[in-house]
Amino acid sequence: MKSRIPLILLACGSFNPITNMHMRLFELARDHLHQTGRYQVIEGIISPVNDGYGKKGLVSARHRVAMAKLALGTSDWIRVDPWESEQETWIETVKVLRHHYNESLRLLQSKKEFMKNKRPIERSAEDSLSYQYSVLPELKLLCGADFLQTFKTPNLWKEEHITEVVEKFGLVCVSRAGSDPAQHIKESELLSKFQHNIFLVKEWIQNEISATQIRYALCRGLSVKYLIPDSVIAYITHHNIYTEESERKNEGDLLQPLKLHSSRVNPLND
Ligand SMILES: O=P(O)(O)OP(=O)(O)OP(=O)(O)OC[C@H]1O[C@@H](n2cnc3c(O)ncnc32)[C@H](O)[C@@H]1O
Ligand SMILES: NC(=O)c1ccc[n+]([C@@H]2O[C@H](COP(=O)(O)O)[C@@H](O)[C@H]2O)c1
Ligand SMILES: [Mg+2]
Repeated sequence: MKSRIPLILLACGSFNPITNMHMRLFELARDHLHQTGRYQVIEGIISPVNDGYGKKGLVSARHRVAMAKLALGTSDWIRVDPWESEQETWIETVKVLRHHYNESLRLLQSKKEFMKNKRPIERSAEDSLSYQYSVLPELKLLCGADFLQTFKTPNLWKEEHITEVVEKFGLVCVSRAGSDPAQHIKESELLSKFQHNIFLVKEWIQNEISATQIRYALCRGLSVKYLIPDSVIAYITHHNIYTEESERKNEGDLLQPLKLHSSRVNPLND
């Protein structure tokens, strides 16, 4: 275990609402990465997208973050991080990765400072116990196969951002009905070039849980029990979050992909 590379998994998306499958993505990815024998997954982060993303039916990030927090109450390694949702506007995914990478750098630095101030005997005991916390972890973007497919949507992603994602960080992509990530990689020169940094994870117990279908069921008063956690169902009922009205939010925003890149003043550098 000592020489394994510590790794943080970051998933970006709407999480509108968080589903059991979102959390399963992390469990599947962690098993897969551990099976490579090279990595030790130390943390999972869910980053709900900013309200400015403007997707149809996207309810307020305040609710999406609260639901994710409730759902993750049963996990001892995955957490929700509101940073992305708290920015002034929608920001590109690579900037979210950069932020979390810098955060892990900062954390490592402060741990090193802390260790420096300890007595040598304490230091050596803690060092051997927590090797994985004393080197800089890698950060990889965790997604479903449909997410990978969006790379080829015109005007949605900048090529240099895709390059940075697969070259500097890396991708862990879980299979999803209707998408063929291996084929998609084969067809893309860029993705093929960095194939060594793209991990394809197969979900053998196939299911088609989708947040959109969950919202539709909720709007029709149908049960979603066992698809999302009970705590999240209780929150949705209490706040009456998913209604026909919430589904109409951002309706008609057909140019959303183009809008993301054309009309925004982005506070962060490219
Ligand atoms: O219908 P929408 O609102 O798009 O919701 P969704 O279920 O696709 O959920 P998100 O867009 O919030 O997804 C966040 C990430 O989780 C992945 N994901 C969600 N459900 C999945 C499933 O059933 N199998 C594999 N990946 C999934 C998806 O590809 C994204 O990378
Ligand atoms: N250029 C980009 O960085 C870019 C473009 C489109 C979507 N995304 C991200 O992908 C995720 C997509 O989420 P949905 O599947 O819920 O639409 C969101 O986190 C969004 O911010 C990033
Ligand atoms: Mg989706």
